[in-house]
Amino acid sequence: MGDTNLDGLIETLHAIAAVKFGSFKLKSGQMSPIYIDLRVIVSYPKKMTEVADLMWQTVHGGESKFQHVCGVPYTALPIATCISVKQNIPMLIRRKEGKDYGTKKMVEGHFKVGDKCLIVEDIVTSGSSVLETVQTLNNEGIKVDQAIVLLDREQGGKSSLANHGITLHSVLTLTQVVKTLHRMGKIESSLVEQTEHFIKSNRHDITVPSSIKTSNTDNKKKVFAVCKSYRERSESCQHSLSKKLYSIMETKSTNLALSVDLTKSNDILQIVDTVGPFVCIVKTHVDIVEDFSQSFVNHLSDLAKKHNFILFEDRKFADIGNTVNCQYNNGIFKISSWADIVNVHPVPGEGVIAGIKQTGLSLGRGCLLVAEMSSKGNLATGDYTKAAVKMAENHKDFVIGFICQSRLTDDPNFIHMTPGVKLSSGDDALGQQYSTPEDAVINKGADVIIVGRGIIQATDPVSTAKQYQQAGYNAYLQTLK
Ligand SMILES: O=c1ccn([C@@H]2O[C@H](COP(=O)(O)O)[C@@H](O)[C@H]2O)c(=O)[nH]1
Repeated sequence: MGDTNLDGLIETLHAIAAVKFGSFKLKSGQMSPIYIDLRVIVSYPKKMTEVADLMWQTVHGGESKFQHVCGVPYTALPIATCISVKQNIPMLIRRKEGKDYGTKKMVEGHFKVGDKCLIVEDIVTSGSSVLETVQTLNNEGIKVDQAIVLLDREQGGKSSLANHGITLHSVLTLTQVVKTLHRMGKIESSLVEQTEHFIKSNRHDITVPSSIKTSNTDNKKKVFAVCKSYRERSESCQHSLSKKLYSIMETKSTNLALSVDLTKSNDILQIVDTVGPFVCIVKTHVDIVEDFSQSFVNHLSDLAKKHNFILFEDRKFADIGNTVNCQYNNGIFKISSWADIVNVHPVPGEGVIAGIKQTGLSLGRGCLLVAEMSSKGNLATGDYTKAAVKMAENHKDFVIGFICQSRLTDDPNFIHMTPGVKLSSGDDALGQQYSTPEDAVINKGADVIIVGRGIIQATDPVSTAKQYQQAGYNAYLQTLK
């Protein structure tokens, strides 16, 4: 027997087509036999207040526990409003995008630093939307340790939120919904089985993004670490260049990429020759080299062979396909002729990949998407980052990974390379933000750490490079424990 209140609620959700059965493509791209669309609830104000009351009872609210409630935009906003009005708890509104005029606030409403807020959400799958809201509130000094959701899809959101110190309360679970509807004779038992199978095979515990770092995160936890050896990673990826990179990383015991951002070719060649033994990648910005010549790239390629590393030109192509194809092949740099890897901004759309791929694929080159950036206030976040992952998935034959600040996917075909790394965290004067090698590898899930000035501006670049190599590699070893 079920709880009559909840049975009634499930029956209503089914009757108003908030619960649908069929074959549905989810935001994640997965096909689901069940789809829950709680947006329709705004058309049933009485039901909406009942839902809000049930959610409040489930979290055992109590006035003193929370100074605020905040709905995850957008579907949960009316439900949060009902809770706020009925329980007389001030509401906060989290903006998805900052305004470019007026106050530029990300959180609307009056609050004090240290206030506690309850997050209200309609459905939780991986927990990432809740975490995005928590992060915005945390940035303003507001504390969050509890969230209430009407329906938990049981795909890992609860445990992922727990990893961030957030207790998820749910009124309903997906299993409960299908079992109740079956008990009521509204659906066949095969649908219950299909749903249960879907839940088991589509858990998101590890893939929770991302740049999301809440104030409750224990930085020592291996939340985003990959936990697979380079040998295993090499075996499970497809692209020959990725296999080669992992094999170099294993043989040379290094996950360090040197960003050799110097402007004289001799200085570059000299530092690369001395630091080469400790790195798996050398990353260039050839357009800053004042005396660029074909002989310079020939020497660089010789050093890549001598020290067994991969050459990555950090060109960040960002134009239409035809133009980037010309930029890749022509001009004085002729990048396609010597760079194993280049990167592109996803902003122009998939044509930017196609333009590079047209030449690069047959040469065995690879491409990285700049899915996230290390610089303060950058716009490569949220839906943009998710779209970048989708683009990469559509070009697995050529895209070998991401420039990013967090683990974006579990797909072994994608290598995560993280710039903005120094032995001690902090910022530079122009918006660069640094994390430590440990933080990048263990917490952010980086496969490769990219270090520039930390090494090239050190008084002893060689011994400093060794330090980064050891720090990065030890962090990797810790993820295997
Ligand atoms: O988000 C990004 C993307 C690229 N970079 C590049 O990495 C190096 C970092 O240099 P540091 O001296 O270690 O700051 C540099 O070439 C950037 O263009 C990045 O920093 N952030």
